[in-house]
Amino acid sequence: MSEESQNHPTGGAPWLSVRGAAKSYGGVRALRGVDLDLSSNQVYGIIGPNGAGKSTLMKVLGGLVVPDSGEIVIEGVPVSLQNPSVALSHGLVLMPQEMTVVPEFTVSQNINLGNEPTRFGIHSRSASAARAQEALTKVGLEVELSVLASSLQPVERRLLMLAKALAQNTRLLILDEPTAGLPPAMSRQVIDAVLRLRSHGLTIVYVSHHLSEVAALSDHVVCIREGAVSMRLSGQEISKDTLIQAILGKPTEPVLGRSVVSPAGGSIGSRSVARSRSGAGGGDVGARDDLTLSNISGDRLREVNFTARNGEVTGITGLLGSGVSELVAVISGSTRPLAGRIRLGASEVVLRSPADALSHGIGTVTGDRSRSAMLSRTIRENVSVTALRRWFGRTGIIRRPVERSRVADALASLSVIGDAERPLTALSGGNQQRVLVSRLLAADLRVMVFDDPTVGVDIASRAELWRELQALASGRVILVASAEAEELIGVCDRVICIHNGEVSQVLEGDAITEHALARATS
Ligand SMILES: Nc1ncnc2c1ncn2[C@@H]1O[C@H](COP(=O)(O)OP(=O)(O)OP(=O)(O)O)[C@@H](O)[C@H]1O
Repeated sequence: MSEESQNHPTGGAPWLSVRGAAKSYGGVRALRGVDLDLSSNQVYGIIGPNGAGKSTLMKVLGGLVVPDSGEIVIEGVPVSLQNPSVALSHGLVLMPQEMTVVPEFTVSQNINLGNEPTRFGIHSRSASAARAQEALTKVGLEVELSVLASSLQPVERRLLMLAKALAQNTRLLILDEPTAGLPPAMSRQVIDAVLRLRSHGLTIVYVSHHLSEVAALSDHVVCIREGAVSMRLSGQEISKDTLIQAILGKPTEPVLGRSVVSPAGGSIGSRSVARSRSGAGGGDVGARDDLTLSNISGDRLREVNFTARNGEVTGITGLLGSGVSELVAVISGSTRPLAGRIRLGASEVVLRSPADALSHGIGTVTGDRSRSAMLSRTIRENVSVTALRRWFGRTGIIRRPVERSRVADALASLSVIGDAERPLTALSGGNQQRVLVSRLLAADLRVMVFDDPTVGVDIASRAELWRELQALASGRVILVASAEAEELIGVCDRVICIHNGEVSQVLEGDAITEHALARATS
């Protein structure tokens, strides 16, 4: 825990209370009577398995969902949060994960957007600048007010969003996975900003599956399971271990062989399965179906060479802007490299589009759900979209019973339960992610590229997913692009580290450590 978090005041009486909040979506009881007390100067971590009801509770506080029963009391007065504007008028701000800056606006414009200060009905530039500067100082972001948001680093954009949320007379700031996709050093900057906000008297609710972050910054942690509070922890009771126990509902135990997680981290993965598999099963088929990149160059990439072996899980990692995204785009067919060659097995392949890549048996699923999810479609359609082309070829005839049974198998292997004919939006964020991963499982490809596969996926399911990826590697190439050391250590046989567009190091087996990954990527 940081010094700041140890020394801060302990928070007085609650100023906001949620009493018996309940909400059902059709037959699904998302919240079954939740009580929550929030005080100033405190950070509340909200944890729980996928589909537990966390987002629904946050939407109730942000005025996006009206509960079926229960009440919210602010300073002793019951309030009705009918919509986000009413919530905002009480100082309650929900900052969703997908909230983004407007790149062509300046820092100051972004902060004041939709809430411009006026004097005598006229926009006041000086008041805008003063408010923006105050918010920037509070989050610890040192940039000029007049620079365009497009010129900011990813972590600066995230901090800018915090500053914007802050500039709205905020008393309660609700953050949903605010460090998603950021490498550890940058996540730390966001966490520091959250702690600063707390020291300015805000109440922060921090929803995350990153339990070390939650443990590091929370004064209180509330675990939600099946729509109800299953555990409340405060102060010294909070550690990554107790949080894992709260989510799993039982003491931690190794899920796969030897633990690979830091001492405080519990045990959620091991490379032992992957290594024994690649040693035994992978060798004979491997030579034929490896994926080899030779001298790949592009906007950022410079002469990238590596082989991802059949029978292994190969990680790709690097800081934001290092070229990892371009590399994934090249392998998935969505970007053409300026130079270089790609071989799959014995043949050279030219990937002109994702559809082209798919025809060679290369499929990609990205952690950015906004790009890959078909939100208006059913779960079944989201799973089978990639596979259909392969199952039914050019005949164009879709045999629904075959489709349904393969989709059911793919979903079952990732423990997605329930009716596949529901819209994708009926699932929680983490479960939507599992559906997208199932897409590749159903398609049975030669190369499967998973870009940030466990974004928003809960800790127990992450281990399941990693085990699934390791098992899948038998007979094919699995690539996992991730910034998370824990994930790379937990699942990969080999990790390609990218720095400034080049392969800086290839780490194998026990050499894949947090320290080695950090050194090779920065
Ligand atoms: N718009 C909706 N329509 C139908 N069901 C929904 C809707 N939104 C949520 N649900 C259901 O409500 C339950 C709680 O979902 P919620 O999104 O609150 O979970 P969560 O704890 O935030 O999960 P995650 O960690 O995966 O984001 C889930 O069973 C989900 O499928």
